[in-house]
Amino acid sequence: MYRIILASGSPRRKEIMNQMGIGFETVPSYVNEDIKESDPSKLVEALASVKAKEVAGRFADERENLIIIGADTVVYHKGQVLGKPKDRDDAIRMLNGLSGDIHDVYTGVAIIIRRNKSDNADINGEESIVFNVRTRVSVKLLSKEEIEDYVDSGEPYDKAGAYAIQGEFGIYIKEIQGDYYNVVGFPIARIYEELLKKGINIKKIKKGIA
Ligand SMILES: Cc1cn([C@H]2C[C@H](O)[C@@H](COP(=O)(O)OP(=O)(O)OP(=O)(O)O)O2)c(=O)[nH]c1=O
Repeated sequence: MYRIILASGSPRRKEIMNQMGIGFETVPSYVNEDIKESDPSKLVEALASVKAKEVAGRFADERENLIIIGADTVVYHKGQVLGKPKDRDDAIRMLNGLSGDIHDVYTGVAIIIRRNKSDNADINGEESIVFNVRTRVSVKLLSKEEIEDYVDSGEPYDKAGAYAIQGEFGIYIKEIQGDYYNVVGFPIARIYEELLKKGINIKKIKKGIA
């Protein structure tokens, strides 16, 4: 019997969980995403971990078994980590860089599994799983007009790398290698697999509590 807490305010992550028919609750984390780390895989794992831990702390007195999931996504191109654009110019700069080239999207995931004593005295305690998934994305060569029109759609602002593959930017994607959902910010197939290895089938968790 587990209750899943998605430690995220991202509408995309919520949508992916819903789409897969998994029952969960969302509790957005309010952590400062300012970690100095140039390796994108380490960065997203560190950020996902602080998000999951911060939310887990708010459930310290909870008596039910919990699965708390945090995630973080960045775009990595030519040695540069791209987060969310600060403003219009920043979005244009990011998209100019990604135009006509291949980049990587990294999503880090941190899952805290908290088993309650009352459920099974032998396995109570806390366990965590942390990993990252990379998807390679190829973007077509974009004209100045295509970039400016796209930025003016407003879509880039809350997205790592200033684009949404699931949105209007989809028309400019030539190819991807890897998990599509990882680009959208939530590598659900790997999350499912990792929890299965721990004996938990999240597909069976339907309405918050299974
Ligand atoms: C590359 C790409 C990113 N994104 C989004 C996914 C993430 O929501 C966002 C990266 O920001 P994140 O900091 O990973 O997440 P967030 O701030 O939106 O939510 P939270 O920290 O509460 O979980 O970029 C897309 O939606 N589509 C894309 O194609």
